[in-house]
Amino acid sequence: MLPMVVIPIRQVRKLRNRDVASIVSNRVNSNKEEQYLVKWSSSKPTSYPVFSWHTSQELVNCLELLQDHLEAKQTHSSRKRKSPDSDVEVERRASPSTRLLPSSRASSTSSTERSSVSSGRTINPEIKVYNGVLEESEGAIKAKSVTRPDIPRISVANMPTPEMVQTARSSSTYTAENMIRNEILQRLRALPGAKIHLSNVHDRSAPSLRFKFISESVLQEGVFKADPATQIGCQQCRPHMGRHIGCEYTKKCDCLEYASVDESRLSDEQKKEYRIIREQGGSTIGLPKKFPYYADATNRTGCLVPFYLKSRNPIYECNDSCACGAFCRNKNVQRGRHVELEIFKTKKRGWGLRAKQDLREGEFIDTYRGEIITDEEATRREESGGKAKASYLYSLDKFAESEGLSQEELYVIDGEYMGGPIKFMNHSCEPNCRQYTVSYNKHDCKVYDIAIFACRDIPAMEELTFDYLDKDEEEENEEDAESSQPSQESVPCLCGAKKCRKWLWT
Ligand SMILES: C[S@@+](CC[C@H](N)C(=O)[O-])C[C@H]1O[C@@H](n2cnc3c(N)ncnc32)[C@H](O)[C@@H]1O
Repeated sequence: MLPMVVIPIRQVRKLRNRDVASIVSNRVNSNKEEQYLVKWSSSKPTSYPVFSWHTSQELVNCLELLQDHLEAKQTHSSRKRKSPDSDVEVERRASPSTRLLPSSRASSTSSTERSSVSSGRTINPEIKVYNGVLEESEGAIKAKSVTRPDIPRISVANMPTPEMVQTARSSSTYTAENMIRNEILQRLRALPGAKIHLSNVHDRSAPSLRFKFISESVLQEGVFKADPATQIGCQQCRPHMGRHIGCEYTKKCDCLEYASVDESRLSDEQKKEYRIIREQGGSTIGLPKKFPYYADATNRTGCLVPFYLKSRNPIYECNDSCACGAFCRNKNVQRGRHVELEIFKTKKRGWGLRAKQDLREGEFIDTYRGEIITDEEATRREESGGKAKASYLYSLDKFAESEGLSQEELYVIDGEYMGGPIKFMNHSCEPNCRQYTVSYNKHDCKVYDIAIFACRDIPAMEELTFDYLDKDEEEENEEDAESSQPSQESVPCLCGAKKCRKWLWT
């Protein structure tokens, strides 16, 4: 028997994310390795932050900070480069790294650094810039600020030096970009439902790692769903009600109580009854309803029927407490996404979304997910984020008027930091998709889903868009001409539609 040979493997030392304040520069060393200049978090406010160079592999736990650095570098160089598009630049969320610009705190400058800056020489990329002691423990690198005379002290105020900025500009960041992209791909693979692809033919950037992909919206502080006991579901329906089409037997279905009445199927007697209900209130159970989805075996099975496609009426789906069974055709959006999507970089509007397959008119694509927050919290976030923030906030106000809910009582979905692929859908003034209210509990008028459906047949790879404002004709007409004048904060609309309204918001 051969003796067992143990080959020692030197583990790549990794920096712990919590120890790193920011990444301030990059270079390629003589071994052709990408290196990044790390500013360490100081444990005491009075101590100097330690700066040291590290390979991209050592920064595998700090990919968000790496991405901040690459974005800041990109923003900086695109600001310098005048392009014909620059007057219509899409606004960018300030990356946290912009807050980590060199501090004005004075400190003594290391002699090596000082001489290289003042002489105007290009900095030697091999120079070991660190002003503290690096230690290794449990596979992680740690840094300590020390004031020993043999440790070079570098100026905090001058980091990164102009030479470093210059070197960084011409140095490859390929490995770091690949690591970031792979991390995003891994996160996309972990999502339930059909595959989500990523494509970027314009540059090497990836969507923000600070964005968390979620498969269910997250209820934040002060947000409550209606008591689950109110989600009774339909009790009179059965999985097989003669025609084997479940709750399409719409007269009996309790879930469809508040769904649109199908006036074309009302007898004269029912028309009278319905008129009274509309004037005085009352239950419409027993009256036929508009079933939302094609339920027959056509090639449109599961797609929204024209009545809903042309209206903004809410859709009421059956739920887990219903007696209609698991295969009821009135359970569609809740079953989740089945469409293969691709997040792709557009030329001028950041990331966008498209389907890898042809979509049929009325086909469900996905829901708009995010953090569900109170109106007060949404106002606070909007005020700190400006008008651009508005693109991620979706007010759950569908039932505000009918239920007499005040603005303060409403909830809002914030899709900026958490959500699904719909977060990447851009606006168009002539969209190919539309957003719909989908409720699984007719008694909950504050928490429901916003589902995106194709509003016409869409060929594979055409960008998917919806109208962020989705005003009906009446609201369009009511709009005060004054209020639609663009302000300094207005975002120009780049949808390119013939009937473009020119601004996302005014
Ligand atoms: C919900 S996000 C859509 C995804 C976004 N493109 C991204 O890269 O994350 C909304 C933001 O996208 C950009 N956007 C969407 N539609 C646009 C349009 N028609 N014209 C210009 N910018 C648009 C704006 O920056 C807007 O604030």
